[in-house]
Amino acid sequence: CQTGEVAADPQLYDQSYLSPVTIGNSELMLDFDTGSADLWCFSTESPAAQSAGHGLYNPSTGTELDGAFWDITYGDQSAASGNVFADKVVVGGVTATKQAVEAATSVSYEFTEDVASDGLLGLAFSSINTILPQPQTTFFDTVRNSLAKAVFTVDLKKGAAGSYTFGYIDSSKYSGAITYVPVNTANGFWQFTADGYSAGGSDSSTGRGGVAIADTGTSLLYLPASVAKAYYSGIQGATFDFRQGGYTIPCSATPPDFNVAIGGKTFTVPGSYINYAPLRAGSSTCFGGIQADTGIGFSIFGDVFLKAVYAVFDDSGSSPRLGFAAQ
Ligand SMILES: CC1CCN(C(=N)N)CC1
Ligand SMILES: CC1CCN(C(=N)N)CC1
Repeated sequence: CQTGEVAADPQLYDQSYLSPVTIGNSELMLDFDTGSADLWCFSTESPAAQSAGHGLYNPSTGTELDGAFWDITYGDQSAASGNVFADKVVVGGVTATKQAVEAATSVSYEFTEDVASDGLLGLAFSSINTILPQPQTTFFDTVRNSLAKAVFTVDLKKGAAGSYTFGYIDSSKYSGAITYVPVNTANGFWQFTADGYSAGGSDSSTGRGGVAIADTGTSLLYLPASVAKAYYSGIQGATFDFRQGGYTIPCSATPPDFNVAIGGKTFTVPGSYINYAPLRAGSSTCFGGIQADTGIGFSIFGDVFLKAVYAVFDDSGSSPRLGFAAQ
């Protein structure tokens, strides 16, 4: 019965969190992403101009999956593609002896420029794995039956190292009870329903809840436009800046706390988490940590929310569920 824990190291402004993963005989830093289902990494097959500065997977230790290829495009239009090898993958001591490792033969500039990240480790449902002609399983699905308990947990922090665990829930990492809600896997995401939202001390909900996904691979918290609008209406100097692509606030602002009701429990995102980052170094205008989910089709509970809670991604029962606790 395997269990393991690995650090989640924040990048600048907590834009993403990276964790060490051993693949074959390389240790790479991967972005664990509960919003996608491909484990891909820069490799010795990637063009040098695209992979300069990155850790590389050398597929010589793996067994090629003949005829298999992958091609993924993310919400921000970044993309990567390549071929597939079965190889050993170890995360915090949990070992998958024959994990589908997607070696990149092409990556877009967003990944080339993000030199701290050597790829992604998808933790959404394997139904959205992009390998063709036969989709393969995520790391969690590959090891699931060997884990002490078929769960993984997410404990991200603001500006500090957090952790992911596989196979167990760590009661020292949260306070109070864990509130569980059912997950709808139809879209391949950890999708749930939030009951309602409110800002500051007020309990006047700024809007009915709605469908949302828990997504470690997204930096911010994307909510219904009416909820985002109501939230920023309470902040002096806040504005929707279409050129910047969203709500901005004065970096000197102290945004109100933001409350989310899930499963009958209220979880609070400290207002300081919503004063996200200067538009560019030295700017006195900051980008808001809450943005509108317009055009996405559901809300995205990304890192701005997840770093305020302890989250349990539980596939140990008859159907998957999400657990949240205050941290
Ligand atoms: C719905 C979208 C959310 C962001 N994505 C992701 N974390 N991989 C892409 C899918
Ligand atoms: C979910 C992924 C979206 C694309 N990414 C990026 N541009 N660096 C990585 C995370």
